[in-house]
Amino acid sequence: MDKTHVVWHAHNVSREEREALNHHAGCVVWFTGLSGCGKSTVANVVDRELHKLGARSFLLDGDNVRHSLNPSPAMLASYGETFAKRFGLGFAPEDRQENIRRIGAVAELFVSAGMITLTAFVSPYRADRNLVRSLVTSRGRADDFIEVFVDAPLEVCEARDPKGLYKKARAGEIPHFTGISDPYEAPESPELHLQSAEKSPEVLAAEVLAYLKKIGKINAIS
Ligand SMILES: Nc1ncnc2c1ncn2[C@@H]1O[C@H](COP(=O)(O)OS(=O)(=O)O)[C@@H](OP(=O)(O)O)[C@H]1O
Ligand SMILES: Nc1ncnc2c1ncn2[C@@H]1O[C@H](COP(=O)(O)OP(=O)(O)O)[C@@H](O)[C@H]1O
Repeated sequence: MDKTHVVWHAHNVSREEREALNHHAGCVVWFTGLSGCGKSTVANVVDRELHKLGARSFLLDGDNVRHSLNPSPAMLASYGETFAKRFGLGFAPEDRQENIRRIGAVAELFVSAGMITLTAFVSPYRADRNLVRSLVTSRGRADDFIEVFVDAPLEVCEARDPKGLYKKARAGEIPHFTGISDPYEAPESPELHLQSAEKSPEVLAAEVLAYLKKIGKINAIS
């Protein structure tokens, strides 16, 4: 039993009413994969295409969310060490778990607002992604969580290395780096499996849009 006496409050405007206004359904399109696999690039193309179609979409992106909702302990230093340690997030497994849990809660709110919510996080642990899936689908509908595995071999991501992070990780300057000193647990049955080393971001984005159309999320606008 929740001893905090916090009670869920029903909304006056329903999700269905918001979706009717939008002329499309809400959902979460959850991009996952190694750093540098192309999550942000593909998600941004999808976002742009959805915007062109007149959809209400929004992209929650790893780097940006870690500057705002989920800052590192160092970013919270001005609040004092105890606070920063308690609420700041790094990349240890329990930090990533909390990062993904909070993002999942935000994504679930966006879906209930009838929005197509795109997320681009490494989200390396299956259990964390599955927890978001069950939160989103239990509060919403069975097809509300679309897991998109952006698949590029580690060698390809490392060769791309746009932020120079792999180089630093190889030099031992970044602990817990996914693919180098931390694991990546590939999705076992994602809704979509994108081959990012073989196809362009535009082609991959078209695969996402085709899927959204196939399951009836954007029929009325595409
Ligand atoms: N240790 C470690 N491992 C992986 N990635 C790291 C790490 N440290 C910093 N970065 C940078 O932070 C981005 C990943 O943040 P996420 O919030 O997506 O990570 S996670 O979902 O909590 O695993 C990730 O962004 P992308 O490159 O866009 O994936 C990196 O730029
Ligand atoms: N399908 C693709 N083919 C070739 N290069 C790509 C592709 N997708 C992304 N890139 C390039 O790979 C790098 C990493 O992409 P990014 O979207 O930042 O990855 P992530 O968000 O997964 O870290 C960028 O330089 C980007 O231009």
